[in-house]
Amino acid sequence: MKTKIYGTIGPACCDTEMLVHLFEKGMTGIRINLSHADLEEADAWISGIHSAWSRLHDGTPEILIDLRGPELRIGTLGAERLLKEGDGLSLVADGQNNLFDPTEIPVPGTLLVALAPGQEILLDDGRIALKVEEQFRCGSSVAVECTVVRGGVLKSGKSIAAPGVEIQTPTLTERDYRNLARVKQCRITGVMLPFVRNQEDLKNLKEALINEDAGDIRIFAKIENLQGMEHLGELLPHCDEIVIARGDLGNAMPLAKLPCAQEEIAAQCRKHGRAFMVVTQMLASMEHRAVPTRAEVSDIFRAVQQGAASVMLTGETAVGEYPLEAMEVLVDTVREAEWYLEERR
Ligand SMILES: Nc1ncnc2c1ncn2[C@@H]1O[C@H](COP(=O)(O)OP(=O)(O)O)[C@@H](O)[C@H]1O
Ligand SMILES: C=C(OP(=O)(O)O)C(=O)O
Repeated sequence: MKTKIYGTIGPACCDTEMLVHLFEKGMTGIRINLSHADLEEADAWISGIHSAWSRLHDGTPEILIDLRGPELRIGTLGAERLLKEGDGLSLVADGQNNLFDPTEIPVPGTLLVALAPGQEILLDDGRIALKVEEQFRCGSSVAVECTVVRGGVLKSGKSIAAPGVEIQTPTLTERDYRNLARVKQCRITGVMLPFVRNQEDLKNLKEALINEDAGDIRIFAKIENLQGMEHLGELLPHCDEIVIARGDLGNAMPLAKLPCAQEEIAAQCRKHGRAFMVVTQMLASMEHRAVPTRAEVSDIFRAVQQGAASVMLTGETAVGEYPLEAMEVLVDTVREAEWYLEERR
């Protein structure tokens, strides 16, 4: 079976003509990351995806939505922030921050109370790292003073992780339920659930889909932390596809262990006949360059060799400077790998 190839829609590729070109290159489906937009806001994009697809193919395109679920994200910043090593800043409960104070970062209040001095904080898939100095009271809630350990530019809505800290959050947010209410009318074909922790999370999602008369929509379980990895066996029967979400999963362990984790998840999926997707930073250098690195094309080959049912681009198509070139490299490398592995059989 041919590997499915997804892109992530974003400002860099949402134009209908661009979507036509992406489908022409061989993209087989698209993901809408609902951490950055609601399904209602993405209405025009969805029409564009359908009309681009219908210019080339019969039937309907595969459209996946990626819910918020138990995932933690920073809130809205007044402007992007350059964080420099050694800088001090405060993490403040989302909604209680001053939007224009460059030293305040809005984060989920549930996370703040669980942060002790010395705790490592990773932002934007670990590109930026902070160390917690101390907790202090801020209005009716707590805030946390941090020092920047690894700097970078921070934008609104990026991921935030506190390795080793577990936070009890429900499977689905109110916003997720609002988005799920629209999946049928938007002709969504798959739903991704981030940070799946146990089979209950997947059962809750299934129930919510059934309540929307959408029980046939495929469920993608994103493995993004150690809890998800530990419970992989119980997740397999309750989803249609496992997603090896290397961005966040890479925050949960030393990066040197990430390829081992990928192989371990892939092996379990192969053993139990469950489809899996490999995603994140497959062609990260192509966000800003028209050619990939040798290491990136080898990574794509490896995913196909491991038996991935799907692969997906994220920032490369959502915000990259070369979405079409990146899609072409992904499609060509996947198809070449498939051909080579088939020939050698
Ligand atoms: N629907 C969207 N609207 C605006 N920007 C988006 C959207 N989806 C993605 N992006 C941008 O593209 C980046 C990479 O996409 P993705 O990997 O899906 O997000 P993230 O890494 O934040 O989970 C995001 O961080 C965000 O800046
Ligand atoms: C695909 C991933 O999820 P997101 O883009 O939501 O961070 C990931 O973490 O690898």
